[in-house]
Amino acid sequence: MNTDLLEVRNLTTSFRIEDDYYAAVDHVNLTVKKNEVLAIVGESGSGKSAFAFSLMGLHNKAKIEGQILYKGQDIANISPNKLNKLRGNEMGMIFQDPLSALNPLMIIGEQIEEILTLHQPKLSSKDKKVKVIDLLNQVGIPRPEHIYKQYPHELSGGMRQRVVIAIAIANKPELLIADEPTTALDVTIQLQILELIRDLKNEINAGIILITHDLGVVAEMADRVAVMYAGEIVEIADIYTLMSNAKHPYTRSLLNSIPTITDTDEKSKLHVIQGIVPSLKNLPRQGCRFKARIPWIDDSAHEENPQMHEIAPGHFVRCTCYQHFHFPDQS
Ligand SMILES: Nc1ncnc2c1ncn2[C@@H]1O[C@H](COP(=O)(O)OP(=O)(O)OP(=O)(O)O)[C@@H](O)[C@H]1O
Repeated sequence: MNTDLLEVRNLTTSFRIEDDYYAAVDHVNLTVKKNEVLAIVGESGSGKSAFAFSLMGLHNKAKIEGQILYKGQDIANISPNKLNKLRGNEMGMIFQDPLSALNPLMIIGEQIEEILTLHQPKLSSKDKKVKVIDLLNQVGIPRPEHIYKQYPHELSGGMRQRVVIAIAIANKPELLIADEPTTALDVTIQLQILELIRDLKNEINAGIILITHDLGVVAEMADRVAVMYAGEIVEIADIYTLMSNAKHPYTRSLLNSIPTITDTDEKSKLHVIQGIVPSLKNLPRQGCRFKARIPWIDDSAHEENPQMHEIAPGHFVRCTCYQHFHFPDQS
């Protein structure tokens, strides 16, 4: 049985800057299975949100190339009407910025009811309200009857984020894309929300794409991890392999930049990744994109045209530089 829920083939998302298009997502290939959490990690500016928005067809002006096969159907090339039906129904998304996802002119209760109506048009008003209150309870909103009648601007950032999560899970989507779902929330609520996402996976075999900076959340939630740098996937592996045997210099740098209780000596400070992700216009499009950030590694270690290498079943690494990588203090 084919359990692939989503198969992304050569997805390239380019933005127009001045007179040209620049790819923020560059030939990305990924699959998400049913009953799987695929985490996408990478620093700010690596292209994670641009990727998520592309999957949901939410870019207005970007140029999208490649295929996005959802249950075998290419949703990169279907009518906006059909895509609209899938969104909020079979596909849900939790956005980083809750205000942009909510309608400022509608009370919270109506916004959630609207999404329920998409999936269950025959639900009575009374049942709808009961379901909305139940959803608000599930995402940890106190006094849900009161919040039901409020407008987004009357809520705190954390509350708004919980409403966005309630909307995203209202119809029990088979594919959920969660872009930094818990960043704005305190730890207790964060755990509650992650638990809800896990329930969705376990109860209805949903496939989840979890985008996050937080490697703690990744370790807790992910089945597989894709590491993104400068628009490209540089490593993919199951969570155990990634945490115990990461290969790409970028992945190793990310993991090494997490402070641990035992990191008290001077040496550990050297593991912080140097530099930042280059801006789209300044991104090197030739050769290994991470090369400039590991200048102590000899040029000859890099491939001219870096490819993804399957170094063990399901473990892919881009560029041969991983074979020669060491941290500067461990030559
Ligand atoms: N609409 C746009 N027009 C032009 N450039 C854009 C647009 N949206 C994103 N970019 C650029 O694309 C690159 C990837 O951005 P993106 O927001 O996807 O990164 P990210 O990994 O999600 O970062 P963050 O975690 O901060 O959200 C960045 O260089 C960003 O400036």
